[in-house]
Amino acid sequence: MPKPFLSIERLTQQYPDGQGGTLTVFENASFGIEKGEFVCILGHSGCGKSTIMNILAGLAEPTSGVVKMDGFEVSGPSLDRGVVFQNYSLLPWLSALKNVTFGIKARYPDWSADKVEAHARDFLAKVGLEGDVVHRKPSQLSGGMRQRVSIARAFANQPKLLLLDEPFGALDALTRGTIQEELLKIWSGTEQTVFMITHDIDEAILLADRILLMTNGPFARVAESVEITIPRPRSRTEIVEHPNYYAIRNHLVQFLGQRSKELAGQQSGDAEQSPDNVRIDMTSAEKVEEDIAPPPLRAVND
Ligand SMILES: Nc1ncnc2c1ncn2[C@@H]1O[C@H](COP(=O)(O)OP(=O)(O)OP(=O)(O)O)[C@@H](O)[C@H]1O
Repeated sequence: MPKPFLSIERLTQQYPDGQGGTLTVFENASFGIEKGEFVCILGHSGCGKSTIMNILAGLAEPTSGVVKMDGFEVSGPSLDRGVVFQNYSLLPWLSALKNVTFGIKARYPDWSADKVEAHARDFLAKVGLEGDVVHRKPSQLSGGMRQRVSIARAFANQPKLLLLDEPFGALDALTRGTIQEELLKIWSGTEQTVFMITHDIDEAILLADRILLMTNGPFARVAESVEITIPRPRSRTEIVEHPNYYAIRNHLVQFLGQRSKELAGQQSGDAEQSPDNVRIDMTSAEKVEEDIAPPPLRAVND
């Protein structure tokens, strides 16, 4: 089998546990991401999601194991890998527009100033930021607007891999819903590969091609890779009508509520820890679908 675009191979992360011992966050974790895929990772607090993200970004080194992108080992940060954090990380002294052009200039030093600006405005417009508002500084923007700028900036740079670390965590539910759909729109117009951490099951189902499920730590593992068998384009209001929606959602809730604990703490020894592929599709089994009564609608979070 050919290697995937992004290949995480036998990644192990250990830290001192503060009591003279060692904390093994995860051990021999292995998984792949294909080019153009949108992959979300779900797991309880402390299982190691941010640690994986920091390793993928090149901001941290694993204790052992490698990450390869396009066949080359990832080491150190690079413009090939863009990161969006929860706390915006915009440059406060620059306008929204300049925050975006700043990155594009670094990425494409040969581009003319006009081309850079047109590219930046195009991506800002994709997240609903047009007109005078692009000249405002981050402190003059709402939280939602700031996060829109961060997303526009990340996509405008067209990195080979885009890493999103709970980008909507600080936003209210309404703003979050709008920006999720904007993110889908901006992503579907590109061939961008995205790896995203979220704590929100419904957000993950809306956005992802696949959801990776992590067990609790220590010795956490990426236990499952759940395919989201809901066709695109997707919208928040329409996906809940799809026959696969609640079946997938129930599977995820069940994993996070129960199996993530049952499977926790199992040492791998020398074995490679690859996720099981899970595909849930009720559309080819109408009868089974009738047996699954949708649970009552609830708030967005698990
Ligand atoms: N620099 C460090 N030194 C020691 N322990 C660390 C360090 N960084 C992370 N850890 C530990 O590693 C584990 C995984 O942390 P990580 O931040 O990756 O989890 P997470 O899944 O992203 O959690 P959350 O969802 O709460 O952000 C935790 O137990 C944490 O305390």
